Amino acid sequence: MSGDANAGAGDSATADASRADGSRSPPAADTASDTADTADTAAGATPAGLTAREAAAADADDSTPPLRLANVTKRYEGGAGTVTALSDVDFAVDAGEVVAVVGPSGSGKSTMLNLLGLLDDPTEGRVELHGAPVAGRTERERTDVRRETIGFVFQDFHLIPTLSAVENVRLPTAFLPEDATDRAVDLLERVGLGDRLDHTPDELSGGQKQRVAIARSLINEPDVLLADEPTGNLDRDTGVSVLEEVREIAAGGVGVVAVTHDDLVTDYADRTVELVDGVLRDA
Ligand SMILES: Nc1ncnc2c1ncn2[C@@H]1O[C@H](COP(=O)(O)OP(=O)(O)OP(=O)(O)O)[C@@H](O)[C@H]1O
Repeated sequence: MSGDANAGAGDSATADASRADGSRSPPAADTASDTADTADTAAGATPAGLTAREAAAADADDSTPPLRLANVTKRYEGGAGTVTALSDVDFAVDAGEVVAVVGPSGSGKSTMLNLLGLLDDPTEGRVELHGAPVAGRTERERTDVRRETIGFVFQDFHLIPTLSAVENVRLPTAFLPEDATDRAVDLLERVGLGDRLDHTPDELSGGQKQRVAIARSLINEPDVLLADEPTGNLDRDTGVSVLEEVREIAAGGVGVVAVTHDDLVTDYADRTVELVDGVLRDA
């Protein structure tokens, strides 16, 4: 998975980093929304429809999950034929819960994260944000709502090597008029890195890098954190401390979805779901 949805300026930087380092790489993001945009406009929605959706979301019952895949099927059409990567997946993450997603290679985990991250569209079914469908939003609206709603954490951290910890954390706010330096410092202090503010990634340990990445993922106060193998590059003790941080974030009301092969993550999760050949089931 890639495409740092936390970021404005960071979007392209981290997406490029993802592709360059060979980690999960999604299909082209946001390209499939055009058809849906047209359909939505035909149904009477305009760009102002976003406000209507957001109003609907605000009115939604508190129990409405922040992010849901509603009976989602995802098929890829390629030269080698059609691959059904996800088959009728119904999944929601609630505010404050940590969900681990496990499954063998090729079972659809990246595809699921890409859909949850609004980086791709389902072939059938709906992605819902606070109960409102994502389909129909323009690319710009989708980028905005992604930045405001979803934080991303990656196995390879996806930090910009030339930037300090503070600069990396505030990067997703680079396009905003206000200076987020104070918030970035607060977040770094919260994850125990108050004494590493000016360190660049190569001056940090793996666990510290992941903490910087977690701080960055929180800079826009997301409702949901999507983590792709968050402990994949960490030793066990460091993984434990990062997961304790993740649990604290969830305790603050953030829903967390972590794709993982690591039993440690499943130990820290409230529940674990398993993908097998694109079919989701409780593990
Ligand atoms: N862009 C694409 N075009 C065609 N097929 C694809 C595409 N992306 C993924 N697939 C196929 O969809 C299926 C699910 O892939 P996905 O990357 O979601 O699995 P995964 O569980 O994340 O695997 P891994 O753990 O190895 O990263 C696989 O069969 C894969 O080959």
